Amino acid sequence: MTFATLTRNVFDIKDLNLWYGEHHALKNINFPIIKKEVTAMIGPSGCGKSTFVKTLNLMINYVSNVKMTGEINFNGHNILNEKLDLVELRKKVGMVFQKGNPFPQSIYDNVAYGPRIHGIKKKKHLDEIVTKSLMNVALWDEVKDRLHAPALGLSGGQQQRLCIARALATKPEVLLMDEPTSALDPISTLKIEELILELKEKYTIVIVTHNMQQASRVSDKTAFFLMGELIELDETSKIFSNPRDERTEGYITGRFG
Ligand SMILES: Nc1ncnc2c1ncn2[C@@H]1O[C@H](COP(=O)(O)OP(=O)(O)OP(=O)(O)O)[C@@H](O)[C@H]1O
Repeated sequence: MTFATLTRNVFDIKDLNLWYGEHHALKNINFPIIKKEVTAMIGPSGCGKSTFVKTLNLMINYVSNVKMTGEINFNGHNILNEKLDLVELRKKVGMVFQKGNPFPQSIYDNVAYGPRIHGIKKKKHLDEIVTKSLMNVALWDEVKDRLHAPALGLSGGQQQRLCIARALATKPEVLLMDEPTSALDPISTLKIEELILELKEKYTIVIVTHNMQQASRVSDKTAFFLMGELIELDETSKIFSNPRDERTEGYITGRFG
């Protein structure tokens, strides 16, 4: 039996420090992320939430002048030390951003993009993946008659669901979501939240959110960050009802932030 099957932690982050040049943006972060749970990250602007999420699939490598120390163990492998195929890592750890950012291509081609990169060429196989991925995000009925129309013609909420379908098409284990609903209206937001609750049956999800009601609605665990430090990580119900740290309490009760 491998390490990965023995542990419930998909990620195990140990003593992670990150600097942008001289700026110490993440300070000694120790953070387990548990399989098939939703983990929400909250904290005031600039506290390091997005930075942390971008370390998990090494998107952070695109930023110049970044230095990291510590360990980011993904399924038992320290991705900071081991030579890795980054395309493979990002296949397993998909990411969805604040604003749906479909490619200027058809709905179909957006979803088929990842599988094609990974060598799937047969139309029948691609058709199956596209259909399934769009069904998974409850978009199929809305777009099945216009799969070859431009993705940019969809509404904001539909574009965000399309981007989630695009991330799911490569069969990831983990889905990172950086403020996925901040540009959406309440109804589209609700649809994405319902989707998150369905997706956690199959995927491990990490979501950055400024909306504390959202964190309490969708997540199992909540992590509170402040000025680059992980102040508290616990069951979401505990964080919002009886946090250990007074800084967490100050933030969730709106005393600062
Ligand atoms: N590319 C960069 N170069 C230099 N500093 C950066 C860079 N990206 C982020 N920072 C700094 O690192 C700190 C953490 O930023 P980060 O974007 O991770 O915060 P955040 O909690 O996600 O904020 P927000 O909620 O506003 O999105 C901030 O002080 C920010 O200014």
